Amino acid sequence: MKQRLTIAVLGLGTVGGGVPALLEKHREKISQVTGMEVVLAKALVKDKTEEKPVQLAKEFGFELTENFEDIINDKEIQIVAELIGGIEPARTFIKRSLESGKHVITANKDLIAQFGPELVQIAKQQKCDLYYEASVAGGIPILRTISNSLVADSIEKIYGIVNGTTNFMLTKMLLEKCSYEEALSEAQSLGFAESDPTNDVDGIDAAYKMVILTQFSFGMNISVEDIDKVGIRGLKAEDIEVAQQLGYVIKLLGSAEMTDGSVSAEVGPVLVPKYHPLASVQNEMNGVFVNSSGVGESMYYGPGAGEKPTATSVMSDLITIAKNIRMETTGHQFNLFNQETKLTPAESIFSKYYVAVEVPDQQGMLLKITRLMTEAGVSFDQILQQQSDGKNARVVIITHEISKAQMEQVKCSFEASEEIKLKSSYRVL
Ligand SMILES: NC(=O)C1=CN([C@@H]2O[C@H](COP(=O)(O)OP(=O)(O)OC[C@H]3O[C@@H](n4cnc5c(N)ncnc54)[C@H](OP(=O)(O)O)[C@@H]3O)[C@@H](O)[C@H]2O)C=CC1
Ligand SMILES: N[C@@H](CC=O)C(=O)O
Ligand code: NA
Repeated sequence: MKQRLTIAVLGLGTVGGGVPALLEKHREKISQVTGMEVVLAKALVKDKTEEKPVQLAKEFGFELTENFEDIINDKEIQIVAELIGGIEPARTFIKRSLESGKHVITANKDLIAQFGPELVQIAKQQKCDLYYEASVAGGIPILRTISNSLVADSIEKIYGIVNGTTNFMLTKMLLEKCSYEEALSEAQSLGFAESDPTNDVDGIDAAYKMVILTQFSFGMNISVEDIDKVGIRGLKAEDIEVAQQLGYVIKLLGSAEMTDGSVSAEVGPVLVPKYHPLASVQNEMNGVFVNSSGVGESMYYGPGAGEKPTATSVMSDLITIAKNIRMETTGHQFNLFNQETKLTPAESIFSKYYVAVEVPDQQGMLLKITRLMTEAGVSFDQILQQQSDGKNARVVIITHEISKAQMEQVKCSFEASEEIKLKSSYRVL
């Protein structure tokens, strides 16, 4: 008879609700691979009379509880999968699970990005496993790839589409001409968005993921405050259109880059050339692009959100822990790469930029724009006077590669100018 491995799930929402069916469907394969019979014994829910939990519990034969103590006090439960989301009570539940010697799986990027080191420390002390593959890029096994396959490589830059909701929205808005509200509401009903979608649309969810990717790629612990983040709320239809005319697609990208031993990370709308593989990543799909000295360029593509893909990632953590339990090798951190954290100054972060300004439709305005940009040492790659309503003209510029500090100087001088109004500025890939 095979050893029994008993688990519990906290939360039966989009992700948690997908776990019981996967466990059932792949029972035989999981048993062969892990040498164990994995059994879901209990699920913590807010209301155990609700239709979804009742139906799942009946179909897959597990117990429902509204009391976390029922899980923590159950000595048979060896693994707890936290799929509630947010900081509290998820943080307390994970801490208490680890402190009582239970291994933990979570999909919670908010928590790992902000309290990861604290939780990892407790897991280490307790010789417990703590895995969180689903926290970054949903169904793409990106964390496992970096922490296993790319160890003997040196990542220089990691960037891409790491939020499914906003990519879904941008796709719907561009291709189906949906409104922002319609696109968001559809992403919510499909289970892609966070329970409060502010984090999705304001780039905060992507920033959490970049904190985690920075830990895995560069061994550095940056905080979410170190990341400049801009979401898609302020994105204007005219920017999307003019970007198209210039040969670009606007995508919400997260990026982290190593420059001379220090790291910089950003989240924001970026003009991606139409020929770049990231430009064709549509809907809730994610794409993570890695530049590294060994492999060179590689891209990891797949669904970034949704029940089945994300629950499959949770299951991959479960299989890893089951194998570790059998081999008695639990207690090793998911990411063991660690080096001193240094942040790159704005003077050393380089990019091309898209800048859109509005000026009175008068002679000499282009000259004024040019003068202010030249003062900051900025030269143009492309310039386009896009439209005029008789009174005002819209001028769009793509700069040559400049530093973030130079871009800040240009923004300040435009702000100080009475005639030039800065409308948008985005990085160009
Ligand atoms: N959805 C996705 O595609 C992805 C999600 N994630 C992450 O996975 C986690 C779960 O997300 P998701 O499934 O979408 O979220 P949902 O909101 O769909 O699910 C969370 C569930 O937890 C329940 N819950 C809340 N508080 C408690 C509590 N105190 N005790 C028991 N249950 C509770 C909620 O109940 P109620 O609804 O009644 O509040 C809900 O059923 C989050 O960390 C999210 O960031 C990661 C990758 C992709
Ligand atoms: N809300 C998130 C879910 C996955 O992390 C997203 O849309 O990417
Ligand atoms: Na993942």
